[in-house]
Amino acid sequence: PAIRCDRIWRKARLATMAGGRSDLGMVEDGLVAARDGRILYAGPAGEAPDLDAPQVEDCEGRWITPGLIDCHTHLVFGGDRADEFEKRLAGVPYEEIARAGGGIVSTMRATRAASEADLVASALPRLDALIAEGVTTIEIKSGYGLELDAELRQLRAARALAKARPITVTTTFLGAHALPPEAAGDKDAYIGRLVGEMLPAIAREGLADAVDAFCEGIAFSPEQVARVFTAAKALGLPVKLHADQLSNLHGAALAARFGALSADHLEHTDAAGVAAMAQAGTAAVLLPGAYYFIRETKAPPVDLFRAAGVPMALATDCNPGTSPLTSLLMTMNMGATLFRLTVAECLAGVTREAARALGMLDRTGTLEAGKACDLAIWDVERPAELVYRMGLNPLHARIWSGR
Ligand SMILES: O=C(O)CC[C@@H]1NC(=O)NC1=O
Ligand SMILES: [Fe+3]
Repeated sequence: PAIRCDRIWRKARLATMAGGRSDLGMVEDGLVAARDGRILYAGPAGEAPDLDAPQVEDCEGRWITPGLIDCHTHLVFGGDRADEFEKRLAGVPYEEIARAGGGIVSTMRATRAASEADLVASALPRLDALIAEGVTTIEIKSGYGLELDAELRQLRAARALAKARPITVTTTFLGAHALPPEAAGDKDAYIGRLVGEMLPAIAREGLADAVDAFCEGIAFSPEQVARVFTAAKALGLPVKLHADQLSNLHGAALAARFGALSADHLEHTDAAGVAAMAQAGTAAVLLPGAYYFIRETKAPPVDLFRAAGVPMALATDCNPGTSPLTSLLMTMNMGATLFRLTVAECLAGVTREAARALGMLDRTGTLEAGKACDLAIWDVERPAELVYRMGLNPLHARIWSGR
C-alpha cells in the first residue's frame, strides 16, 4: 500500500548537501516528500517508495537546496549608523570611532530607547529580505542593550519574529559585546554583573539558546570571555565567539578550549588556533560582509581551515556598524570572490555547515529523511549561479516546515 504523505515535489534536481565536503550530493531526477513538516524521502525518484499525497508539485527541472541558514546575525537593533559610515568614508578608522563612544554604544542608545514592538517592527524588513532569498533558519544575537532590561527586550523581540514569520529563530545572548558608558571603563565589574545578574535572568526565561562574546582589544579580554563562558556552560548553554577579527588574541583557541559551537570572523587566526578548532570540532563562521564593509585586508586562513578539515560556514553578520548586509546570496559571492571559497564550500556554508555552527545539524541543513522539510527551489540551470550572480535573486519558492 502507498505511504501517505502531505506533499511531494518531483521532477526536481536536488543539491542535498548530504554528500562529502566537496560535493553537493546532487540528484538529477529527484523527489522530495514531506509529512508532518519533516522530510519523509529525498533522493532519486526511481528509488522512492510508493507515495500518496494530496499535493504533488511538478518542479519542471528546477534545483532544490536545503532552506538557507543565516547562522550569525545581529538582526534586532535600534537606529542605524549611516552617519558613521560617512565619517569612515572621510577616513576615520572603525576602532577610533568605537573608542570615541560611537560604534556599538551609539546603537546601544537607540536600542535602549526602543520598545520590544519597535525592535520587532524595525527588524521585519531585514528579515523579509532574507526570507525572500530562501532563508528558513536564522540566528539572532542580543548585544545592543548592554543592561538587563534592554537585553531581555532584544531577545524577546527575536523570539517574537519567529511568531511573526514562517522561520526558525535561534537566539544568542551577546551581553559581552561592548562596555556600556555607565560601566565607566570597569570591564571586570561589568562582566561580574553579566555573569551574576544578566545571564542567570536570561537563562531563567529561556530567552537564549547560546552565549557569544566579542574577544578584541576594543571589547573583552580572553580572561573576561572565559568568565562568561564558564557561567554559560554552568547553565548548560552552548557558546560561540567573535574571535580574532581585528587582531590575534588567540580567540579561536579560547573558543576551542570551551568546546564552542563556532568561532566567528577569524581574519587574524593563526595555525595554532586552526589546529585547536579542528581538535575541538569548533566550526569556523566566515563573515565576508564585515571584512568587505570595514575594508579589512587580511582574509581568514581558509587554506588552513580546509587542510585541517575545520567546517566553514558563511553568514551575513547583519549589523548596523560593520555589516549592514541582508543578502545571503551576496554573502556567498563574497565568500568566493574575497575569501576564495569554492562554489561547493559556499553552498555548504549557508546550509549544512551553518546548521552545524548552530548545533542544529540533526534537524536541518541537508535534504535527508527525518529533518525539517525546509526547502529553497531555484530558477537556475546549475547551482553555481547562486554564488556567481550579484543582486539577482532566482528563488522560485521557499518551503518552511513542509509549508
Ligand atoms: O559595530 C557594531 O554595531 C557591531 C560590530 C560587530 N560586532 C562585533 O563583535 N564585531 C563586529 O564586527
Ligand atoms: Fe557579529
